Amino acid sequence: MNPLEQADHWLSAANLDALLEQGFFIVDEACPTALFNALIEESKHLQAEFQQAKIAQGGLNQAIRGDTTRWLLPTDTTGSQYLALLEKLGNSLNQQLYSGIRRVEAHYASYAAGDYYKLHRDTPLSSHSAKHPTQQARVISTVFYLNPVWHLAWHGELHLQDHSEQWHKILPLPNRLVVFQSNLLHEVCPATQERRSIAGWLRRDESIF
Ligand SMILES: O=C(O)CCC(=O)C(=O)O
Ligand SMILES: [Fe+2]
Repeated sequence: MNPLEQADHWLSAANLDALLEQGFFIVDEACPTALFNALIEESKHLQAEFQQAKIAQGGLNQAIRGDTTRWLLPTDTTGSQYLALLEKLGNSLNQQLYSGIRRVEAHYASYAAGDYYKLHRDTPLSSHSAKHPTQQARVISTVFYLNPVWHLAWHGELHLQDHSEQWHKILPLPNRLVVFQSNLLHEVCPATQERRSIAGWLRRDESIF
């Protein structure tokens, strides 16, 4: 399969329905193995560039989230391929739903054992969107797990509330992608092992750069 066709496979009719009805869907074996392994390698290789993550309001707050992150750049050999997949997903969503997605952003994230990210939504009003409160910048959130193995007993679940207020515990299994509406409540539970991922967002606004 051409790697970019991967994003079409992500947005099957059943997954699109789940996104609209429940607010999320999960794709296992989301990327070709070679790309999955290369993303793990790149994430580890860039470890020295990871920084303490900021909370959406802008500040550092380790009582809310403990992970470290590094934005994927178009110049990253492997990260750029993942960004292209997210763009393709955004284009497919625009074709199917007129969702108005204009750009994507994603960061490599690493949670050390014991780190967590407390209950939150990915759509706080930024100083820009506060002036345009109907325009939420982040529309769709994605998380792709970069753990080569993961055991139930290690925890580190993504705890996600769907549109019917049902809670789901989603393990960060190897090569698993979770796609959800950015306004859903969710949290990252602490794990007993290091937990690596790429968190990405499909956005409605234009780049400010
Ligand atoms: O890693 C996860 O499962 C979710 C991460 C998250 O909620 C975020 O980065 O906003
Ligand atoms: Fe989040």
